Amino acid sequence: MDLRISHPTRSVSGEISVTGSKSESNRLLILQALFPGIEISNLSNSDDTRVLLKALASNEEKIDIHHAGTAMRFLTAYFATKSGREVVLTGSQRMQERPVKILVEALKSLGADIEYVKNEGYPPLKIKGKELSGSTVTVASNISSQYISALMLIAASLPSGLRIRLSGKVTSVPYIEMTLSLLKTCGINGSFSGDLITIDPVEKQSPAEMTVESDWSSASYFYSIVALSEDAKISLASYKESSLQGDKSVAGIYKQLGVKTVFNGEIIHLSKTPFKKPATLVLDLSNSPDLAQTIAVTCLGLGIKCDLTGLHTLRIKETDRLQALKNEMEKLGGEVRITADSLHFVPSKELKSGIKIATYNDHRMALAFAPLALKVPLEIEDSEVVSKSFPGFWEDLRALGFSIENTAIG
Ligand SMILES: O=C(O)C1=C[C@@H](OP(=O)(O)O)[C@@H](O)[C@H](O)C1
Ligand SMILES: C=C(OP(=O)(O)O)C(=O)O
Repeated sequence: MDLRISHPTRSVSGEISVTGSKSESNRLLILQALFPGIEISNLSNSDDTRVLLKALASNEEKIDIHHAGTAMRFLTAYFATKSGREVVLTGSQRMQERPVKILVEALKSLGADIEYVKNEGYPPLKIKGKELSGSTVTVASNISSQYISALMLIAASLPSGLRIRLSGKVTSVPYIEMTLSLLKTCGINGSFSGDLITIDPVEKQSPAEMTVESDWSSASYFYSIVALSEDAKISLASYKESSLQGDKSVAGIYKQLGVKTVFNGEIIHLSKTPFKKPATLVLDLSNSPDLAQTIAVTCLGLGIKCDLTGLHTLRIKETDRLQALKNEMEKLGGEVRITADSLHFVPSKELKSGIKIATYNDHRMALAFAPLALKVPLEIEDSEVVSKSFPGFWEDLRALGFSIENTAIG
């Protein structure tokens, strides 16, 4: 469904409860399946978590995880260790274009039995579970941290644990740190220092009660809303000052764009404050790739030049996000130059109104462009895409005073 969006007053206030982090949820679900006794609350209601839950409960031979990158990577490792279980793990057309070879080869070097069903290096995968014998593996770490997290999640279930040697520049580091922290909370010992990760085999796993923190990547869209509004006060639940999520960096980044964050217990209060526009916003986002679209679009709306680097992983996500950003941002005005790993935006004098934004099967295209309706009315194609990470998004926007109509009706 395509939506027409605007905001009649440009002044925003409200209280929003954001669903649990899909990254934390999907790690904890794999750990719970491997080490019973883990209780989880505030689980994400995203499609990516639902498909993982369904896959873990399934006895079918074929498992389809749609667009969910973490589910694909984490389940590849999980099923490789499940003796006696045979599955074909597949996903959407785009998932079949997202590389998985580094993980598959690492698992094979530990003794796993995995075959490519169609194209070498890509899903679908035929996995025959067995006890893995190896205890050391070297992994290229500049393509996706999800391969490393996948290995870390199964590591404690291997007889000797696992030593993972990282080669190349490590990307999306906070996600690796998140995995290690969650392992430790579940009573599993491990360390990450320099290019070496060590996870001990589980000895006596103690029962753990885990509350998933709300999703900081989802919070980023409210930061953008506050930045683009005339005036705003939004409170978001439930967040922690000592978050495991790297995207918490959104709070510091948006301080430069006039958004103040105040923690009050588990609620964060966002408000619009006067600020001096930076001449150019320069950021290396290699630790927070999922914030790139939000920030680029906020800069477009505020007319701020930006140079965003560290974006090499964006080309292999739900779509080629660099190309998608260039295409859609330029429709509204301004110039966007992209390289293999960066985006450079130069604003135009004004934004074009009524533009239709294509979303490329990528939730973050819809989520990132919608806040721009505070500046100009616009249309978002295939609005359902948001359910990959944030099913309640459009309802939350309505609660904040956005006018949202189905273009097929009005
Ligand atoms: O481990 C995770 O939960 C994630 C890691 C990141 O991927 P890459 O490591 O591929 O950049 C991120 O973009 C993705 O949304 C979630
Ligand atoms: C890249 C993302 O997810 P995944 O890689 O898990 O599909 C995302 O949610 O932005």
